[in-house]
Amino acid sequence: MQCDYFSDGRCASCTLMGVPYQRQLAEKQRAAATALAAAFNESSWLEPFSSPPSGYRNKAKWVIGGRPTEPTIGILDGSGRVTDLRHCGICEPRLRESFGPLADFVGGTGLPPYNVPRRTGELKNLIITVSPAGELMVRFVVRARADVAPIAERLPALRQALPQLRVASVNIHPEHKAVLEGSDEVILTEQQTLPMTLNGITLQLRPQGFFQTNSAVAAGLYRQAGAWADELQPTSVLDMYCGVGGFALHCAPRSATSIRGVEISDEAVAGARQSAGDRPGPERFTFAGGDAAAVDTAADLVIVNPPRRGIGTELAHALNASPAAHVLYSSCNVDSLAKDLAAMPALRVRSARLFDMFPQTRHSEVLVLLERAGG
Ligand SMILES: C[S@@+](CC[C@H](N)C(=O)[O-])C[C@H]1O[C@@H](n2cnc3c(N)ncnc32)[C@H](O)[C@@H]1O
Repeated sequence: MQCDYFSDGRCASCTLMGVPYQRQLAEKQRAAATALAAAFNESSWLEPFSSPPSGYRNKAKWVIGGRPTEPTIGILDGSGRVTDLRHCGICEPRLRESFGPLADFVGGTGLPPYNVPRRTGELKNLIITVSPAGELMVRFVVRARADVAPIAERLPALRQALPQLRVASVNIHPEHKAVLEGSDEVILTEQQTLPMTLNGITLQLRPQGFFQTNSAVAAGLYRQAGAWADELQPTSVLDMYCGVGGFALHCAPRSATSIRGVEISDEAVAGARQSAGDRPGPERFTFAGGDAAAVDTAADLVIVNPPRRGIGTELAHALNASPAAHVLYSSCNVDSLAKDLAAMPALRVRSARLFDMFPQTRHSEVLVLLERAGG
């Protein structure tokens, strides 16, 4: 893949830009195998799951900058100015097509973009997600509640410019902080969720819920987990860090009479509950808000998919001592995965697979099937 933003030095986010895709994949596989060599050997690895090398991202998180009538949307440079990236080639084409109309819309609100070095202005970020069906969720991050009205008033114009718009919201984030968004969200549309259908299963994404960045690879990841669950035939499943329920809803063989999900974000829990309503035997599913570290881990099959920091020693020790016959660990950071596996000596790796969730970067997702030693 070739990228002018990268070649001109305007964006350095895709650190592997220019490296042939098959070499990227082989290097990532080698790096993951090296980082996890102490936990298991080469023979446990399945073929890596590849991605389209470009046009794969379903979500963009842009900073808004520039002048009120001529906004830029992109990333901050070293001096606090925004480099416009509206033609970014790793974004899905239907996501990319929304960037121009959205920049025009932002310009029409009359709200000044937030100036990071000076800490002045109102419009901070634009967070856009495209579903596999091509529908959009658009979130405007602003500094103050007074900024909601100028956006809400122009919703008909936004719908006209983007007929595929399904959910629009405004996130109020008064603090000057590195995190992109605040906790207060005002939904402007009647529809509050973006249906993300993968493998025929619809996951209901709400504005503040997490979703895997690459829909095609997420579908492959969930299919692999579901295939292992079908093989294992658990009677109970526990999905920790469940988000909107992607793993739980794919790992629900008929043998399972109880499928529990736990997640810290209430918005994601609400989405997961809604998604479960459409699955066979919806009464088998329960999703609860809470900290994964504080949950009873008793289940035949436990799934963990934590943020980059991993599950940590406390939960690793609990899983190591739990009655779970199998654990599925999906990780976006092989270093924290290696540390967590070392803290669970009673569980040994049966199979592992790399999923190339983030082409053109060194990042990837690794799914590991663990079984209780001697089980
Ligand atoms: C990598 S995402 C995985 C989400 C989901 N499994 C999926 O496939 O979309 C990690 C999730 O963990 C949640 N989370 C973070 N800390 C948590 C905690 N201490 N307990 C439970 N969930 C947590 C986040 O809100 C996020 O939804």
